Amino acid sequence: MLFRSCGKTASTSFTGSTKHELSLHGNVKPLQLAANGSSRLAYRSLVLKNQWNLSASSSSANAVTTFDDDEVVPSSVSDEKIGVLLLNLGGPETLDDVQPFLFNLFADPDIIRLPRLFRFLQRPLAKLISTFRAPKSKEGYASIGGGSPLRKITDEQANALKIALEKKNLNANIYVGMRYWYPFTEEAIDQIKKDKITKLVVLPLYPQYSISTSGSSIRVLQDIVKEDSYFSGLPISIIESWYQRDGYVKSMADLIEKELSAFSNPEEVMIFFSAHGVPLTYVEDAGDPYRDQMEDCIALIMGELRSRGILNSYTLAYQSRVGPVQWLKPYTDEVLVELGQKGVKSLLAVPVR
Ligand SMILES: C=CC1=C(C)c2cc3[nH]c(cc4nc(cc5[nH]c(cc1n2)c(C)c5CCC(=O)O)C(CCC(=O)O)=C4C)c(C)c3C=C
Ligand SMILES: [Fe+2]
Repeated sequence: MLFRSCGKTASTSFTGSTKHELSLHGNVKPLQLAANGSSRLAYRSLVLKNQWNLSASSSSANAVTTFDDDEVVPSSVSDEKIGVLLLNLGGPETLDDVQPFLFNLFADPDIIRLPRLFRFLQRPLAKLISTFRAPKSKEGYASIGGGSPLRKITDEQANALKIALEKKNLNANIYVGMRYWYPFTEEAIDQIKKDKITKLVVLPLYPQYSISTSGSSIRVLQDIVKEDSYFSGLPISIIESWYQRDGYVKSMADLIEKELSAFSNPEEVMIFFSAHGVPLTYVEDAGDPYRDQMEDCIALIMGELRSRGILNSYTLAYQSRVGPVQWLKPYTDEVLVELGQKGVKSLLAVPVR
């Protein structure tokens, strides 16, 4: 089986192709917290209703902040100090970091979702699972050079975003906040406060929303905002998901088109979308929109490819399952075997998360 991988993230093109997303003008409403702090979905809709004078001020899970071109006010002529907080997962930088990184991950109640009554077990369980998982995890990180590249990539994205905004005459401080490793979200939050930022845009670097990724990072912010008078008075705008943005869809299609052309028989190649999974209960019991957004995302990318006359067959499968519970199906390892059995000879692997 011929195998190529389409490995670039599309975030850089996303920032470059988005028009005036950070125009800061009009009626600014500070973010307020949902009365029912325990409901993550209630919080999400409330956040969207409180964004600044948004053209997309609905409570749709897909809403993003957009402004009309003529609303752009160069930040240099206002007193505003704009901050953009990029949220990401974080990853161990060395093999010694792996177990403590895994501990942080499994201690997150949005990752290991215990019933409230059993929450006191969260940290002992995290210790146990992280110790048990660490050797397998270390093997993986050793095979990619001994650590995660995520911090470097995220810093590069932050620099690219800074430059793209400057080209639009928007001067913003960019912050990186990781959920499970350095630089932690809490460090970024401290810096934002020190810098006396007056408006904050929060951009999780996950194209699709999941309770376990963007949801978890936003919950950390929610907890801080609740307790801190500076943050509770700060206008905050959250971009929940951006897989549906034209810039993202087109840049993914560009990458796929380019990689397909490197095969000797491009039209015979199966496009294999590979996504990180979540346990099935997230979607079926907790209402995680992740699977729907992922399917929507693939449909948009394939629609763009079809409009360019690229008619290849494609499939979506989920990887990275951990533990004994059922995760989103189909599983990547099983689908690969099936495709081989069906006689598929060439595959273009496209990571979509
Ligand atoms: C056990 C639960 C996990 C859930 C739920 C989960 C969701 C989820 N994760 C990502 C993206 C990434 N995960 C990464 C590593 C990673 N994830 C888990 C577990 C869950 N993820 C573990 C145990 C690990 C560590 C590696 C391993 O042992 O397999 C990473 C890599 C980070 C890095 O080091 O660079 C990413 C990225 C998404 C998108 C997601 C839900 C949609
Ligand atoms: Fe993960």
